[in-house]
Amino acid sequence: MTAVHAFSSTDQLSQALDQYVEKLSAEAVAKHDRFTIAISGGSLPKLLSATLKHNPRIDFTKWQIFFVDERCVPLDHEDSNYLEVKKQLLDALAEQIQPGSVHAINPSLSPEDAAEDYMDQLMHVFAAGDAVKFPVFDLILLGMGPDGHTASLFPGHELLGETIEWVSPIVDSPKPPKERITLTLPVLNHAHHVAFVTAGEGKQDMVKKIIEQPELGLPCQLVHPSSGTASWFIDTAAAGKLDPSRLSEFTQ
Ligand SMILES: O=C1O[C@H](COP(=O)(O)O)[C@@H](O)[C@H](O)[C@H]1O
Repeated sequence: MTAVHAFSSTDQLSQALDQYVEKLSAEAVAKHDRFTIAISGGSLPKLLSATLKHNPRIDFTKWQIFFVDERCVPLDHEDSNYLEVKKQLLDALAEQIQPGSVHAINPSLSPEDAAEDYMDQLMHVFAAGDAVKFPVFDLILLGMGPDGHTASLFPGHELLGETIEWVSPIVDSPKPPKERITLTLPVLNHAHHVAFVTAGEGKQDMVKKIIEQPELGLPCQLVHPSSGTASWFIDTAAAGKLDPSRLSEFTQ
């Protein structure tokens, strides 16, 4: 069951997201002494960080941070998802985030090699020498493009059929830049918790389609963690065309 939470402003959305992340982080740290999170780029880092970066109750020293997808550009390029997350969140937490716990791509590699290298980084944190089929993130934060894409998984693209790899290269992204890497659907669907975060009137048609017409098979609709939860954090502008009966109150 997917919970859809709508907030009357992006400030309120950010506050609720902060409470949600704080709770999941505390639960994960109590359970296995770390919190593994994968963060998307685009508009999400700003919505995520607004309140979170000021939250003194979160033990960021326990965080292992990955990127849901990344554009194959230098890490200081304006298109870099890493750069956006760094500017919005990591810089403010520089004294708490531990060295080696932010896992960026190697931008000097081809998309194929960068995907393989990123898989190695994931193996190092999640597999620790054991054979694990897929990494199980405590939380994956996803965006939603106006075409229904999430991560770098685009409508009708062959990557939607991936069943084995953890990380895939993409060299023909319909949204620039063309060369990227992305976590695959099986990884998204093995997470303990997945949350979509999106805001603004420009997203309302697609939010309605995704929530009300699951049969369309758009990338966001293919994310349903097999033994985890899926939630949406949206503002009332993005929820503008949604049947109100689809909304549920946010409680912690
Ligand atoms: O290209 C990307 O787009 C999606 C959606 O971005 P948004 O700006 O519409 O929120 C994003 O989630 C993804 O990480 C990014 O690479």
